[in-house]
Amino acid sequence: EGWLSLSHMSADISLFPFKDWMKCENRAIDEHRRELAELGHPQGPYLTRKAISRMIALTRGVVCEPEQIIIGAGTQLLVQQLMEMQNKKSIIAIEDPGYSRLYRLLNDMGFTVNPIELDNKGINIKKVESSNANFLFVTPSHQFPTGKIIPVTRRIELLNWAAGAENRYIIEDDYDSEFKYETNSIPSLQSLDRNQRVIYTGTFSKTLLPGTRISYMVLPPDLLRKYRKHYPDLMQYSNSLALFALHYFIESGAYSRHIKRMNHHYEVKRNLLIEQLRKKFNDQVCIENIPAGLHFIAQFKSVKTYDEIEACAKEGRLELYTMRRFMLKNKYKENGRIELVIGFANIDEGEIMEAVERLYWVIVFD
Ligand SMILES: Cc1ncc(COP(=O)(O)O)c(CN[C@H](CF)CCC(=O)O)c1O
Repeated sequence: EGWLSLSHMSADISLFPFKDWMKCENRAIDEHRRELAELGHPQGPYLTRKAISRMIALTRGVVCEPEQIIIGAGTQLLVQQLMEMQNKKSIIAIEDPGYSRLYRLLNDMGFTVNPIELDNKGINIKKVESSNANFLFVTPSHQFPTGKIIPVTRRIELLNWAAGAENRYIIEDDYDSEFKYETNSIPSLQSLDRNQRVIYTGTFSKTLLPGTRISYMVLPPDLLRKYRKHYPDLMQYSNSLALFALHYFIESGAYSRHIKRMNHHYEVKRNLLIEQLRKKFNDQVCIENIPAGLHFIAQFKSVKTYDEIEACAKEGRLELYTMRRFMLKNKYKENGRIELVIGFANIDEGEIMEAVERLYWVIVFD
């Protein structure tokens, strides 16, 4: 039969309110004809930046003016613009396991990038200090990929680190923070920052359509001045019709209704998948139940190597990613256990049983 997917890399668009979105696009065409004929503001339309700044103030406690928001066609592009204007001798600390695409991007830009291991509270602050880094990339609300939620105590330590010397910044990647089951989100790191050292980034890749490519970055005032000086003729690469439509989509309340609906939809699939995995694997599986995001980590007892698991998954037509994808420097030994990143956005409720059956075959049989 066909492939099944436990990939963490997609969003479930089966419930996306396309009619509402089309209405917003039509409104954008009616009310912003002149702007659509021009290149527009390099940071993105003011109205859209205002809608985003009001939304993240409400949902994440982020304190900013629309002027501080830079809209971009993807988090990578925004990070590239931010780091392009930094001293090449800057030293970067990044979570390990962590966002390997970002690790590669920063390395390719020529920076010294130090992968920093995690402890039970998230990134190890002692190792950050000893790494002599001046840029720290973290995913505090739902560490990518382990899912750890960095407690307030550790957040304070990170902010104290940033305030501890000149030209230190924390890039807070608040990816998939919209999806929290049972608990509410802890406010952002940026909301606790009193020294303008936190650069906040967010994305609509998981909450709209991944293909829309709309992400944003909130710069502290001094970096905003530097950004405007460094990029006098930068252009906005995101599609301005989509950006105007997004403004109406947020302002009309359609966006927050969609997030609520998706939280419930994802929670149902997540709970069913965890229940089926525990039933099928019993004490062969260990799932740290962090009620957030669009994937979770499951640890399986297995004599197989990551190579064998990945090969068996392909053979079993099961799209699946292992923790090896995110190990930057700390290459974990399998030692009889392997960790999988189990996504539930790309699997229908009715396919979950079959996916667990295939996974059992991948992990247990050789
Ligand atoms: C940690 C993290 N911060 C941001 C994004 C959003 O990036 P963008 O859509 O460009 O705004 C992702 C998205 N990650 C991708 C899809 F899940 C790929 C994962 C993989 O490479 O394993 C991410 O993991």
